[in-house]
Amino acid sequence: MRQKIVAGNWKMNKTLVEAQSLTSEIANMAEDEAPGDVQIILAPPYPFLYAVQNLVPELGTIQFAAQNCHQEESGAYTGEVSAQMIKSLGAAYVILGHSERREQAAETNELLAAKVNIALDNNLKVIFCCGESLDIREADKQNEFVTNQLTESLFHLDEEAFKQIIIAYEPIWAIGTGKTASSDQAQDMHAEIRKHIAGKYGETIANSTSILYGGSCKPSNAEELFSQKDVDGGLIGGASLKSRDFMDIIKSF
Ligand SMILES: O=C(CO)COP(=O)(O)O
Repeated sequence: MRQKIVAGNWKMNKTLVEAQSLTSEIANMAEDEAPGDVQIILAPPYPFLYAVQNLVPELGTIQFAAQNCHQEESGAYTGEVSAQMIKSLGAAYVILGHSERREQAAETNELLAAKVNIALDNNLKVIFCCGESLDIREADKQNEFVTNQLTESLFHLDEEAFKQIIIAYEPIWAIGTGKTASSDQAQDMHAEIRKHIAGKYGETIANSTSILYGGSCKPSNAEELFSQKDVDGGLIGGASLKSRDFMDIIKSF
């Protein structure tokens, strides 16, 4: 019923040649091995987006995402990349609100609401990241923290616009640390997120929204995470940089 998705966020890794090799390997493996009902998304760094897409025989099973976009349409923003540019390269998705950008580039919920708007205006689907720090989890405030991130950045959208959103729950304490959320912790938060979406947009939209888990997801734990009722796939960092690991995660459904 819901789209299953496994997305690879390459972050700031790889050279052009390495990015091309990784893409070709994934495309070749996907042809033979990937389950037909899983949408694979690759999010290479901006400079490689165009080149690597040409290595995928037919965009479909594999689609591409940018890792960020600027909140303005165009203008004097040296070094920035617009949603329109990303769309013009052929990408279908953009990741917004990753915790690394929230922390390192001081992205607020309000700024992210503007980025979501410009992305949707340019017909990009949004993979919207949310997730709490260890402090917040230890204070048992994770549910209100995460649902507030969604309310402040997404809940101004009308129903049609919201249907273009994919949620990625990435607890900050699990990203790149080797500490995965337990499947129960992931399921509990995903159910909470779905309930929060249902409260705003109704059960039908909530039940058709894909909610991905991210944070030290790897071949050894993907199957258990993906078997949870409200976990519809993963947003993978480190393990998406190796074609075999990434494909094994895709095959974990
Ligand atoms: O941040 C992530 C994906 O966006 C997760 O990263 P890791 O899989 O390396 O923990």
